[in-house]
Amino acid sequence: MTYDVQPEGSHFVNGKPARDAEGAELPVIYPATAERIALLNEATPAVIEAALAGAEAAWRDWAARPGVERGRVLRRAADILRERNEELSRLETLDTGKPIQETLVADAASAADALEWFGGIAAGVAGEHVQLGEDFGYTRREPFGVCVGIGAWNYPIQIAAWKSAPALACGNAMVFKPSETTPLSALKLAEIYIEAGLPEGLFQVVQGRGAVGAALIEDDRVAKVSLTGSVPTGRRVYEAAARGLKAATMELGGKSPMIVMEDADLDAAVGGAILGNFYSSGQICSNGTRVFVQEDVLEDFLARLADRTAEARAGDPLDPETTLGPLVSEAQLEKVMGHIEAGKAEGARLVCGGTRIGGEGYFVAPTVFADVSDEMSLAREEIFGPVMSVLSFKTEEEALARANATPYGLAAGVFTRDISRAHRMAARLDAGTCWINTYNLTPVELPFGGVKASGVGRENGHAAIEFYSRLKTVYVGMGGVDAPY
Ligand SMILES: NC(=O)C1=CN([C@@H]2O[C@H](COP(=O)(O)OP(=O)(O)OC[C@H]3O[C@@H](n4cnc5c(N)ncnc54)[C@H](O)[C@@H]3O)[C@@H](O)[C@H]2O)C=CC1
Repeated sequence: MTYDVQPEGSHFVNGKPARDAEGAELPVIYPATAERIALLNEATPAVIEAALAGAEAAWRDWAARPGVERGRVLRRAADILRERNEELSRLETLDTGKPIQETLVADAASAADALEWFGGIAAGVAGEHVQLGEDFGYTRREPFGVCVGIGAWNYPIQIAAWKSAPALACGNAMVFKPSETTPLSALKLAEIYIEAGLPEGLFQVVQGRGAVGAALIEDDRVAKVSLTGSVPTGRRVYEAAARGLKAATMELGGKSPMIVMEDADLDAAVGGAILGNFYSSGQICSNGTRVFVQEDVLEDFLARLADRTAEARAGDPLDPETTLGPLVSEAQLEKVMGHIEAGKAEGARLVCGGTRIGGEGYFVAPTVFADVSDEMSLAREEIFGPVMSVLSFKTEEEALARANATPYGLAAGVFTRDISRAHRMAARLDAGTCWINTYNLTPVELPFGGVKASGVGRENGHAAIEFYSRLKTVYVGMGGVDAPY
């Protein structure tokens, strides 16, 4: 079968596709069938140089334009993303394996939201005025200049947009390196920006594995780096940024807790657990993979969960009825199956799933383990697959202590009908985001990011502006200068 997704060039530099056949090969595999659907090349030093030089040359003029003008370009690009949502969703499905039912609502559509929202606030990016007697001071929010964005494979176009939209709104240029596993949709976003009127050089896409990302960060022209990826990569990238004293935003992994109190609406809690573990085949950083259920409702919760999970429909991700796609790659499949085998060997109770399904594709059945203890690898390691661990607890205090006993702190959830308890618990959970009676909703209006090992900085919301701009203080003297001699 031909999928017709081979791009004209592997990269997108200075307003057009760029080819570079010298770079190492980057095959693109459709995870549902294991077929190769495109072949790209990694960026060579010449491509990296062209991308950085083009970005450096472009940002000052862009930054000098009124915010309202920058915002207009972003909002036009948002409209084009929406007009082309079907085509972009199909591409994202082929690149990631995620069901089209998901990509139609959560990928290019979320990217469009980010462009629209940051387009809307671009004109409002401003400093403050401070009166100092006769004198006064003011602050200016200025762009960094050249920013680097590095993406993960789970939400390729969404990540590219969540990083580039605030960067561009603030007057920066961005050089973006998608994950080597999912390189295609960022190229489309680059095309769309140009179509919307973005001057060339302001959103550059270069492909490659980790070494290409590392080369970008090391360059003196780069003032800021934003990564979405795993914690080990985050440490490396943050270290490299620190060596150059560059600003950094790190969106990393998690092992987030979801706490179900006995007074919760159990069907809503089961729905939250399904969304927070099996959507995107579990490949979401904020997933609530440690589901703590209060003892008295545990078996009821598990029974309802098993019934609902049996309704998952694995299959052709391009079929609108499919609700469960494959994992992104063979390597991820092997990693997830290794975690499942470890869970079985450690004595957790397998409630459902636990096996591969389908033919050549990288499908894993939605898997629920019960009787998981805090020490098991299932409860400690980020699996990034459709594997839910259910743990039981007796008291609110115990649940909070165990939920927080992790090096991570990306997200957390509480299901309860007691309004005071909900807010009390949300206040005590060590997490960047807490959901009450829902899970994994990440609208662009709200800041998103982690604490502890899950990250540094925030994406989305007004908060993101602080992470894509720097403050300049201007002091204005209104009288003479009083010097000692
Ligand atoms: N928190 C999140 O949003 C995500 C977390 N992950 C976690 O990461 C694991 C591995 O997935 P990957 O996509 O391979 O994540 P990764 O962390 O290995 O890679 C993320 C990005 O960083 C780049 N990179 C790797 N080393 C680099 C370096 N030294 N300097 C600059 N850039 C570098 C990669 O090329 C990729 O674009 C998953 O199993 C999962 O646990 C994966 C995707 C998303």
